[in-house]
Amino acid sequence: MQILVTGEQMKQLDQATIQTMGIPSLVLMERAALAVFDCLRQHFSLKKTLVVCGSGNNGADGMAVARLLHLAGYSVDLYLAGNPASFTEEMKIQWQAAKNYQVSIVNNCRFSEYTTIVDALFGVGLSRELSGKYQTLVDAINASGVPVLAVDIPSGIHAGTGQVMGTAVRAAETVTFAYRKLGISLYPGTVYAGNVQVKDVGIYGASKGIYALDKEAISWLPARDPGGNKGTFGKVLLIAGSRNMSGAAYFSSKAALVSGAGMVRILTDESNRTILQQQFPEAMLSVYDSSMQHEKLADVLKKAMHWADVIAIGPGLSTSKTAEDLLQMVLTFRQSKPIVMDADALNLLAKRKDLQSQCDASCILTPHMGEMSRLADCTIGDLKAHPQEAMETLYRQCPCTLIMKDARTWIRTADGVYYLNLTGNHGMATAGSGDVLCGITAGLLAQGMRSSQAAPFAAWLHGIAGDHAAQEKGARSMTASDILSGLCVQLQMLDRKIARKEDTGENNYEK
Ligand SMILES: NC(=O)C1=CN([C@@H]2O[C@H](COP(=O)(O)OP(=O)(O)OC[C@H]3O[C@@H](n4cnc5c(N)ncnc54)[C@H](OP(=O)(O)O)[C@@H]3O)[C@@H](O)[C@H]2O)[C@@H](O)CC1
Ligand SMILES: [K+]
Repeated sequence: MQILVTGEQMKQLDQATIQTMGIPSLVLMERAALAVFDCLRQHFSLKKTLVVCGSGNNGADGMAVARLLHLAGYSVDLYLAGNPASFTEEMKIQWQAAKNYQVSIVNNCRFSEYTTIVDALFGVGLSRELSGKYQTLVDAINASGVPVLAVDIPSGIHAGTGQVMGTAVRAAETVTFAYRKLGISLYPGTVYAGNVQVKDVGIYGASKGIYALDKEAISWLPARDPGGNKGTFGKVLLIAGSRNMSGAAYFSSKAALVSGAGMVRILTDESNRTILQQQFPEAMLSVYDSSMQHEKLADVLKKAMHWADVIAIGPGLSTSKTAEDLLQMVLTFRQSKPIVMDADALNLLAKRKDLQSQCDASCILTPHMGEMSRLADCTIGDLKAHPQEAMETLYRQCPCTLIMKDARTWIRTADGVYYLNLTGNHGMATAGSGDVLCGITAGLLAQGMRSSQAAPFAAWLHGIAGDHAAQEKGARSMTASDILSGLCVQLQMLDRKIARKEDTGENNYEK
């Protein structure tokens, strides 16, 4: 699985390769420039290219690219935007080489005259907001409408957070070196980067980082026992829905069954009985009413929990006294069964901090940013700026597995492994979408997945189901029902891929 690194981590890896391993910096740089050169030749019109360079090593990469284009006979101009007084050692060498080979250097240029612009202004060394002449330059590049290839990262995007530092280049393609930078995986940086290619330049050794959830996750799909029965594939209890909130119970329980769980039981408010029986006859039903005495409610819950392998609680549950009692009892009676806590269960957990320490590694919390800010006692702004710090804070209070839902969903397993999900789209910001994720997670746990795998895999699967829905209905109009339909189709495709692999003995899913 791809590792995502911050700018700081990348700089340390660069230095370790140069100083500890003894590979000269200029060798890495030449490989980087050759990777950009290849991409330019494959994907861009090279009738007239402009390479815009800063004074750091990102600019030095750009100089080397301009030299390679010039030597290959392409028409290329080099525009030095950086200050010569701040040249790095590598930049001094690249600048001299460009001059020795008589690469055309321009001082004033009309961007719209070019067919391609190479952005080599700032890379992972960007240290502050763009202002003055750099801001004007970047805005002019964007306004030109000329396709841009960004070297390593679009200039102006923070390599660690993906934030726009004042302004940033909008690239069609980004060629990034050695490891994909976190900043071009998060929003809005990912949009500015366009299509991203990661190129090996001879820098290795990232052992710590964030794993990108991409198509390699396919291999995690739990195998099906052809001789299995309903019990083999697991029983999910969904404690969901309240008066006038039957939809959340429907979406979450249906997603659990569609994901492959053998049986689903919904425990819900009495008022939802007829609706759910008609809407979703495949689910079994247990009901309570809010006037029920505590002992009676405990009996109903205990019976349902005894039957289940996995419990999911929260979608549409409300934060009533009955809901609070149910959550408390679930945590007390669970006997180490895996639990997924979503929506109102999270709002209750934020209010009842005393319950948080009862959670453990087999509990999965699925907060969106609002719920997470309440759980971790911080603002959404803090969460966006320092997501990992917030997840660490919450883990110390509530030691469980976390799926933090956002435009890019984060997963922190209880053993401290981080994933960032790269599937999904803005159409998934729609009512019921979170209920579907909750159900998928519970369905996977029921099939025997450990929470450390079920959580990242559920997020990935939910994303590809949403991507399918967006293709069918459009991101603007898709609904949670379309995500469920997408889930069926995607699971069918994954099962077929795996069956094909078993038939042919292949071990490479990329083929
Ligand atoms: N051998 C290697 O190491 C390899 C490195 N590689 C390449 O090197 C890149 C990293 O190079 P880097 O560390 O030199 O930083 P870089 O991104 O060029 O910027 C630093 C310059 O920008 C300036 N500056 C910063 N912010 C600014 C602002 N807002 N406004 C104005 N100025 C600002 C800063 O100025 P200062 O802060 O010093 O005043 C400094 O002059 C990396 O992304 C990859 O492309 C590859 O070739 C592989 C091998
Ligand atoms: K750049």
